[in-house]
Amino acid sequence: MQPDANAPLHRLARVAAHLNPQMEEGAPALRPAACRAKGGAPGFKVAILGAAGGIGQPLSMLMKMNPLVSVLHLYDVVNTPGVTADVSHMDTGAVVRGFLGAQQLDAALTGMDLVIIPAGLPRKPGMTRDDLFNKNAGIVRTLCEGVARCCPDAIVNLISNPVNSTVPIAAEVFKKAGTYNPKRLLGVTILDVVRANTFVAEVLGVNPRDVSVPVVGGHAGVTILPLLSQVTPPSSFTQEEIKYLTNRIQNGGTEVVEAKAGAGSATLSMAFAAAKFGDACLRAMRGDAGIVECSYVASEVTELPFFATKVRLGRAGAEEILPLGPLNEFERVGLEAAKKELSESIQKGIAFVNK
Ligand SMILES: NC(=O)C1=CN([C@@H]2O[C@H](COP(=O)(O)OP(=O)(O)OC[C@H]3O[C@@H](n4cnc5c(N)ncnc54)[C@H](O)[C@@H]3O)[C@@H](O)[C@H]2O)C=CC1
Ligand SMILES: O=C([O-])CC(=O)C(=O)O
Repeated sequence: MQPDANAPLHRLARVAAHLNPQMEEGAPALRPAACRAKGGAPGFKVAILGAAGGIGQPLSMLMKMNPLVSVLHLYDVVNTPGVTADVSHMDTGAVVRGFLGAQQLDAALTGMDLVIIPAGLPRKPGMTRDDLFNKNAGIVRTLCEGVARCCPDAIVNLISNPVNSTVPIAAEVFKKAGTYNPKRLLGVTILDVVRANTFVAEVLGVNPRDVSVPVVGGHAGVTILPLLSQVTPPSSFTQEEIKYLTNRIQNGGTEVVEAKAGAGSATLSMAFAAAKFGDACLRAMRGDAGIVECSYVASEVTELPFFATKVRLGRAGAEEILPLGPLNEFERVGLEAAKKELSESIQKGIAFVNK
């Protein structure tokens, strides 16, 4: 006789199996995916690597709220059981599963459509993003090797700093594994856009939701180049305003690092920005048209192999890299300074994987 699928004890066993994947062994019929009303909803499978961190925790919450997410895998080397239990109680559709430590990385990544990576050390006052290279380069390499092994077709949103170097690192890892598709590797620079929209709106006295500022180049100091001549709605600024806004946007990260005084860097605004970017990727993957965001990607817009500009997102990732558009003299000077620093950061990333 078949077991009664509606028997209360059987249902509880299935819920327990969902909470504790160890139970799956020897009890294949009780897999989490078989849970009633769990995992069956249409949507995308998303993994967050570094999910227990300052960015990872609020980002996990925001992705659990996203109706396009059906399965959410939370991976970290510490504390994922607690974060997973906590986030999993939110009454939204996504099934949440936690994965702890290197031996569970492959399980965390298998079958994922989108992998968001905020793993790695944050800055303390007095540090540059490049000072994080020695620790974070290895972390990003290991995680991207996992992506190449377990979900080579996933779109990757890379947050870990220094982004100007970690994206080239990821590209080299994927090239070595034979899985590299430049459209699927997106460096997350949207926080610069989020800040630029906020600071420009303050100066203009309008709602930041109504402002859009393209920010190009990269994600560190002078490589962050806001194009104030291309703000929408079209707006004019005095020379003094341009200098103030450019400086504030370029140093937005440092402003937070100093205000946090040793307790880390931007986490909440970054989680907000990453959730916005992740949602844009998911909508594009669903087939929505006309989705354009700034991102640091493989690019032919300049002579550098990577550069952040507006990109049109589609089912395959960054389907079109949009041109810089007309720059004024101030922006042309800024572009040269950005390219000089970016070139060194890119070379450093490539050399790290090939040494
Ligand atoms: N792209 C951007 O705009 C921004 C990037 N960041 C960068 O994001 C990164 C994370 O920042 P926070 O969350 O504030 O740091 P955090 O230290 O609070 O969290 C980092 C998390 O990564 C985890 N982790 C370390 N090694 C790992 C590994 N091998 N595998 C998986 N997880 C690992 C840690 O256990 C920790 O939970 C930093 O590198 C930071 O500079 C921060 C803000 C903005
Ligand atoms: O400034 C940092 O170190 C973190 C970061 O990238 C940002 O907030 O833009």
